[in-house]
Amino acid sequence: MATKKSLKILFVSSEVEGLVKTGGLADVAKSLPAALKAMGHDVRIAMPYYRVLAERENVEPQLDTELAVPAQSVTVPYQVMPLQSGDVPVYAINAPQYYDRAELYAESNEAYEDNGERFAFFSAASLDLCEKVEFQPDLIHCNDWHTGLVPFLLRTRYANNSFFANTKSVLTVHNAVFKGVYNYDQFRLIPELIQHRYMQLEMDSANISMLKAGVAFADKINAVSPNYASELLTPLGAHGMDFDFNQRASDLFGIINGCDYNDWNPETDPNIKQHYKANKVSLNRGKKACKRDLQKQVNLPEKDVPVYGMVCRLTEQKGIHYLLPILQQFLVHDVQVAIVGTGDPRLAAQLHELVAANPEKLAFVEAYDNALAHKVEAGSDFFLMPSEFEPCGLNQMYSLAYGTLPIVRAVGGLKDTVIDYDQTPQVATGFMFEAPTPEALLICLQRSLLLYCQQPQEFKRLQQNAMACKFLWQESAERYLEMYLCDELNSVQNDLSSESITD
Ligand SMILES: Nc1ncnc2c1ncn2[C@@H]1O[C@H](COP(=O)(O)OP(=O)(O)O[C@H]2O[C@H](CO)[C@@H](O)[C@H](O)[C@H]2O)[C@@H](O)[C@H]1O
Repeated sequence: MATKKSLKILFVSSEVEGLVKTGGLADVAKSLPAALKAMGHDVRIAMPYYRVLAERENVEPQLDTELAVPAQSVTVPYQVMPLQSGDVPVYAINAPQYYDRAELYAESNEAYEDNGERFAFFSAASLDLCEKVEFQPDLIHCNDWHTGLVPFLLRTRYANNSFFANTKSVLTVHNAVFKGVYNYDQFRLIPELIQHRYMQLEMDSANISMLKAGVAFADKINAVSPNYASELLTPLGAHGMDFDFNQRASDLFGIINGCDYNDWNPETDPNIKQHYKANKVSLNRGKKACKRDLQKQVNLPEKDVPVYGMVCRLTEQKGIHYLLPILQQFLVHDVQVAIVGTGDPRLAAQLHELVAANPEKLAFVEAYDNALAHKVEAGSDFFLMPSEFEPCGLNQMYSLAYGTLPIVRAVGGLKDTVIDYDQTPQVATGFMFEAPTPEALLICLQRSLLLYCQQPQEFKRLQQNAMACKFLWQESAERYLEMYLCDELNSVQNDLSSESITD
């Protein structure tokens, strides 16, 4: 990849906020390409053309073609549908047998059986389309296991292809707990995997991890926060992949996500009852109006009590299993808790039971509802993110922007973005606990409640500290650029120092 002013970047992601989203990956896939584009780079996104896109978008294909599998008679027809994510062009890959489904990955909490083949095809087609649409990327930026075979294919199928001779790959790890483990049967489109068994990619003799393929073959890898990058090198924090990450330690970076302040801004948010700023009068009035609105939306009594909000996928990652055992005990206090989430039906059932026992204090909305997520951020006093692990986390950043103090466990990106009140009161922005136990969470909740009830001025000061925090995508995009170019910068520096020696 030559150092030049404007890079050509293909950003490959299975979801993109504004088009289709199930979680934080989508937020990044919207904001990072936009930030890189604003810096003058030619960025394009490749993603699957899911049913929801086909139903909503009225576009004609820009390319009607097929993926040919080397040395096999297999071909898979597909189309490229031209979409946009803001200013960034999107190549949406239309292959109805893979993507014309009710959901993206799973129905009724059951993953589609052929997810390995679906995303192996997505990876292969993302590369196949480049030459056909005449986009020759300097860099292919892959995201999570769905795209893990892209770096592998670049180094195998396309190793001697002159079109990609100067193309490098980067893999961003948003969540290494999802390793994309599938049986060899699912890789009929990637015979390179079968012909030459790459032991380091295997989980066992029958199954390959697509994430391992990305980690082993990408030129550079990054985690979505510096702290998660260091956790990935440890047995405790690497979800069983510490060996793989340690093998690539010198190419592993940690880059914190940004927050999209166009979408998450209490001064302009169209989803909230009243806009507000960080000054005391505006904050008091705005928060109060937004709290009443939230209480109304989730059927809690409209009154002046501290409100604890939570918005997440219902999985153990998000620490619901620390919250459930102590929630009843916490609700003894004069507080309200509002939870919005979908996911594990067992966790949802337990939450519904607790609501039935505490209808005046606990609300649980089992839905994926973006407008309500904004109302929770604006109308709560505290935001719960007691995650077991958290690669970066976005909702704590959104909470900070809305003056809603995050209550987080000291892991991953949460540790990089929230400052605990007891540890550093002067600059604190929230509350943090260490031990992965319900008891430690309860103590942390009680600390937060004490501050709210007994030191309202101090509580306000923390809200203002929080609202002053900025996690700008522009700054994160600069870090990405440094990573994209670091080998060249090193080689330029080496050239310069050898010149000075010979001088
Ligand atoms: N029921 C619901 N209704 C409405 N909105 C909902 C919702 N449930 C979740 N969301 C939204 O989905 C996003 C979740 O983002 P996170 O970063 O917190 O988590 P996620 O685990 O999906 O992402 C992974 O990737 C991201 C991006 O790198 C990392 O920050 C993170 O740590 C990692 O686990 C937020 O925008 C949130 O508002």
